[in-house]
Amino acid sequence: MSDQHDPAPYDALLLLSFGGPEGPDDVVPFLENVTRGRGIPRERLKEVGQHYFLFGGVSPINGQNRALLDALRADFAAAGLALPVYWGNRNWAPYLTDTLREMVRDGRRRIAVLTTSAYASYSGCRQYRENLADALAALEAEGLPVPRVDKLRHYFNHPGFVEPMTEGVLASLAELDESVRTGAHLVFTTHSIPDSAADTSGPVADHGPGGAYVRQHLDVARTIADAVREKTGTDHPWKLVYQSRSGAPHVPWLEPDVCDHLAELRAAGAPAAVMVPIGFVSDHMEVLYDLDTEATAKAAELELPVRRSATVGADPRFAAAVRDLVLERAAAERGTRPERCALGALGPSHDLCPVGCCPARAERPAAAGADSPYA
Ligand SMILES: CC1=C(CCC(=O)O)c2cc3nc(cc4[nH]c(cc5[nH]c(cc1n2)c(C)c5CCC(=O)O)c(CCC(=O)O)c4C)C(CCC(=O)O)=C3C
Ligand SMILES: [Fe+2]
Repeated sequence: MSDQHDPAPYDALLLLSFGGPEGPDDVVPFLENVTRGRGIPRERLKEVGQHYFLFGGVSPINGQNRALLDALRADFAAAGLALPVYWGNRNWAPYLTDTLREMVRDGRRRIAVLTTSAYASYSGCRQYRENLADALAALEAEGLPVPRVDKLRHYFNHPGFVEPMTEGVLASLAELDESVRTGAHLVFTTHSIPDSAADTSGPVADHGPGGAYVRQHLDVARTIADAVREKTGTDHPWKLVYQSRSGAPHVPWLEPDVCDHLAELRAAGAPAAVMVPIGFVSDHMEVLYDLDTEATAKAAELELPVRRSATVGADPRFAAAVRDLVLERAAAERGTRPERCALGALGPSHDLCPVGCCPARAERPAAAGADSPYA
């Protein structure tokens, strides 16, 4: 971890997340917010609405972000880091614009931003930068000062993100019956995205089949599989698969789907599997429904023993990693060369998204990158 302790020039940290409904009446307006202009088929929306109604219309994501805020504040206080932490969302209250307005009224002018998405992609990176640009434009239109916002680098390979997941895999393996444990496959999962979005994810130099999105996930999967082998002495076969596909059927998205992969494993005689949701930061609806409900039911039907390993959520090691990322970036902004923690083969990700990184289908202003219209 970085030995820097000075948060200057930052005067606040903003946790920027997706948002989710907090009751049955919120579900439809939430889905309208998420899908505005994104061409999701109506049938898919009805189906996803049902996932939320199955859980009383409440997404777990807001509670998980509140827990992460508590963990961050506790970690900062224990480390003597006096940096206030705020929270704003893309799709539900507290909305990003409202939070940024409050921050500006509190006098915050130089803000570090942590998104609850660890990897490069349009949905996980540039779209949040577009949300920041929209919010800054709204403040400007209200005659308020426009703060500077810096998005912290992708943390997919930070030890504070990877190591708790490795521990989770070991715990899930230990829960499997001894007779099937050593032969268990590791099924790393992440959100499927359109092939076209994957191929153009990350800096232009990383574009190509699967882009930075697939490469980053493969690097994390390999890192965890290697660490598990080191701990257990067993070489568990592994594969990166996808879940939560939503677009029109004729548009290609990343495959295979996790449920199809479980069926293939069964057919090939695999004795058991651990599903490892490396693409997600907490146990939100994609994890609770798509893995714990749907894929787990599929595995039961196949008579394939499965476990689902933990996401980092509010793990204190993740909170400490966020502190490390803030202090690292603060040092870099002050012109020094900080130590940058990263596991795996890819090295630490860039601070500033370059021009052409994770392009949108229709170009829109995006803050906190080399092509930002703001300082
Ligand atoms: C890469 C990625 C992440 C991971 C990175 C990150 O975390 O940001 C993520 C996270 C999440 N996605 C979420 C929910 C939804 N995503 C949808 C739709 C889509 N996601 C996409 C991608 C991603 N999504 C894409 C390419 C679409 C198609 C529409 C479009 O091109 O924009 C839809 C519409 C219905 C549907 O089609 O499923 C919903 C309801 C929630 C909240 C869960 C909760 O409430 O607990 C979370 C954390
Ligand atoms: Fe999504």
